[in-house]
Amino acid sequence: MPARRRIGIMGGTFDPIHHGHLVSASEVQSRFGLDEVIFVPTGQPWQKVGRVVSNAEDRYLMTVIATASNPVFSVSRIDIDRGSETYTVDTLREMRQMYPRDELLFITGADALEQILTWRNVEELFELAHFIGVTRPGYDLNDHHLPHGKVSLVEVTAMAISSTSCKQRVSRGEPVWYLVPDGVVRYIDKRKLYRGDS
Ligand SMILES: Nc1ncnc2c1ncn2[C@@H]1O[C@H](COP(=O)(O)OP(=O)(O)OP(=O)(O)O)[C@@H](O)[C@H]1O
Ligand SMILES: O=C(O)c1ccc[n+]([C@@H]2O[C@H](COP(=O)([O-])O)[C@@H](O)[C@H]2O)c1
Repeated sequence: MPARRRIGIMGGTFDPIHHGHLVSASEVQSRFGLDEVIFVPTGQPWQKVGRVVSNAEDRYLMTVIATASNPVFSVSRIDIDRGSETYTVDTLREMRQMYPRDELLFITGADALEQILTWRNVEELFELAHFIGVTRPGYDLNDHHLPHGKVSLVEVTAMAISSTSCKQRVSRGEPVWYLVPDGVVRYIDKRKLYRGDS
């Protein structure tokens, strides 16, 4: 029987994916000895309603480009292909079916962890996966509000980067080199993304 694997899941809107996401995933992968980290771009992120979110295929392709060179990173389309609002409980139920014997660890930044009690079916989330909260500049990382033993907190190298700031820079004609992977800079340019954003 194959050994039980440890799989990290990094969910995000990735509009665009940036080095804050990649460094967090890489450091958690190393710290927890993960066999694989699966990036899962959201379909329709319901908590970002009212904000312009780029086409799912562009976000998916940027995530593929950004992760392609790392042999333990992969990208899943499950949230995009579900074709409805994205809830992590659905993501984790599907992952549990795909990997029935493996350990699942869901990686979130401090800002997302702060909001987790507002997520759909929050109690079930902690039954489906262990959660890893990572530090993020500007946010306080703590688990006071969360069930004991279900969450681990990890300090990662501080990367004061957000997708919002990347989009704003592109819209102002400023560079995003070294904030996002080179291939993502090229993709944003090729597809003329974010140019009209205010
Ligand atoms: N710089 C960062 N450091 C650590 N974690 C991060 C960082 N940026 C994003 N994350 C985490 O990555 C996940 C996906 O984030 P998301 O795709 O929404 O990017 P974002 O930069 O937060 O976007 P936005 O600016 O639109 O809010 C979330 O769990 C978020 O907390
Ligand atoms: O399940 C929910 O209700 C829920 C609400 C907000 C965010 N999430 C998940 O949190 C991850 C980061 O979300 P975001 O919006 O910061 O990109 C992503 O995987 C989302 O699907 C999940």
